[in-house]
Amino acid sequence: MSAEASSNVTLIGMPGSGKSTIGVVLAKRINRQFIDTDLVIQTTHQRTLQEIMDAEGFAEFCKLEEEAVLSVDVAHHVVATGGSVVYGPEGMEHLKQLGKVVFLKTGLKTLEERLSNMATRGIALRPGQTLEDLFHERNRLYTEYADITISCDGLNVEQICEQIEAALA
Ligand SMILES: Nc1ncnc2c1ncn2[C@@H]1O[C@H](COP(=O)(O)OP(=O)(O)OP(=O)(O)O)[C@@H](O)[C@H]1O
Ligand SMILES: O=C(O)C1=C[C@@H](O)[C@@H](O)[C@H](O)C1
Ligand SMILES: [Mg+2]
Repeated sequence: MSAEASSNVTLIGMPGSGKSTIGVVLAKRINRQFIDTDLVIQTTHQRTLQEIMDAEGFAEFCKLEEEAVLSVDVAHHVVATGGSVVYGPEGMEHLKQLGKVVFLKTGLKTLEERLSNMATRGIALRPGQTLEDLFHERNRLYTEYADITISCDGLNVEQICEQIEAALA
């Protein structure tokens, strides 16, 4: 990995774990640009994530997400991803080539409190899958891909940024 490429920091984690919120604050704190792959998907397809999910379904959404991730070619960025990004192995390999991958590990209770809008948030749930099922399935994948894991429960945005910065130093 070149020094240039390794300057990126990619945030992964469950929906509602704070990737977008923390990403933009972290970028400002460590003087990087910020990119959110959810917004790359939306602007590329000129539809909201929920519209894509409703019209195309889970498998196609994951394919479009992986394509969007593979199109990201940046240096000196903080990259916030969608929670489902870990279903795309090639996309994840690409992100790992681009820099450090940080898992924002958040407990189920915290996520349940934050995700009041499950039905409209465009979460990639298979039919019949609950948030708890998703939590267990995804946590294995996030852990597998993470270079750094931050336990976020009970911490505010600034404290999480401090922990990420310390782990990157
Ligand atoms: N450390 C925190 N403490 C309290 N609230 C937080 C924290 N981090 C994020 N939040 C809140 O949780 C909600 C979800 O955050 P955010 O949208 O950044 O999650 P996300 O990981 O980007 O989710 P998605 O995968 O759906 O894009 C927001 O309302 C945000 O303000
Ligand atoms: O965790 C998920 O399943 C998702 C989270 C969002 O950020 C989007 O990437 C998309 O709506 C799927
Ligand atoms: Mg987000």
